[in-house]
Amino acid sequence: MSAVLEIRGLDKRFGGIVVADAIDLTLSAGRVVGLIGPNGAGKTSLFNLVSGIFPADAGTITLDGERIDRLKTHRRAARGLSRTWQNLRLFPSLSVLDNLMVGPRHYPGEKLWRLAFDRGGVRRREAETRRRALDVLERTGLAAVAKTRAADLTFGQQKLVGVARALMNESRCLLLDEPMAGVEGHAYETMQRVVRDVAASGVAVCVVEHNVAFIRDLCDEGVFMFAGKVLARGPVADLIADPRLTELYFGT
Ligand SMILES: Nc1ncnc2c1ncn2[C@@H]1O[C@H](COP(=O)(O)OP(=O)(O)OP(=O)(O)O)[C@@H](O)[C@H]1O
Repeated sequence: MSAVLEIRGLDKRFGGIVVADAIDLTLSAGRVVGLIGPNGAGKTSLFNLVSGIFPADAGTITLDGERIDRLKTHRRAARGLSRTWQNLRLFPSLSVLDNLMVGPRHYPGEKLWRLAFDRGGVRRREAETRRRALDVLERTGLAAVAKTRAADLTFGQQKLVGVARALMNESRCLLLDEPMAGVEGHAYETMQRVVRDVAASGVAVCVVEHNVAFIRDLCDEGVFMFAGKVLARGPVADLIADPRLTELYFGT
């Protein structure tokens, strides 16, 4: 089981609020780690630190053995780090397929000189991106709605599109921020299957989620955060059964 993402001694504070306090965390290939903890514990902030939305005050982050903590967000993505967002950030009036085709890390972009002098190359890369998008839609059970506007999907399907878009990156590490928030019905099973399949392909996955049953059913391991600290790590069932952690979870 090889380490993909390694976080060491990560600190971050906003004025008096400590969002990360000496955090050490390793995510390994093929494993799904569930990050749980009460509101304000620092879970999303940890994803923001790892993906480079804001810089840490101290500590290191390595991806496949290389430091990424000083890189800009898009460079971290280019190294193989993907994430989803609590608020979906889809393009509502674009089709599902087009939502996937916008912005994967290998997408060539249409620089003016390319459009003028390398039209064959541009068309080829676009066709590759399209093939990949169709493959990802197949894997995520969204192929039937490829041409539907994102705005016309159920909320659960929109959440899946968010995950599908993150998969366009051929990531080494995938961070999922509350994939089940607001989702009901059979999207539960689909989301479980999709995340498991991603991990089985060798990706290191970390999921922040308040739906503890979802985390228990899905994850190989749980990590409990409180006030910017990792307080406990182990089987999710053990964390849920720990009265000290339950008190912290519900008592705040
Ligand atoms: N950019 C920021 N500036 C100031 N304070 C921030 C910033 N980002 C997060 N915080 C604060 O850091 C704390 C941790 O927030 P964070 O969103 O990481 O918690 P969380 O565990 O993800 O909570 P939830 O489960 O509610 O999403 C909160 O008190 C939040 O207000």
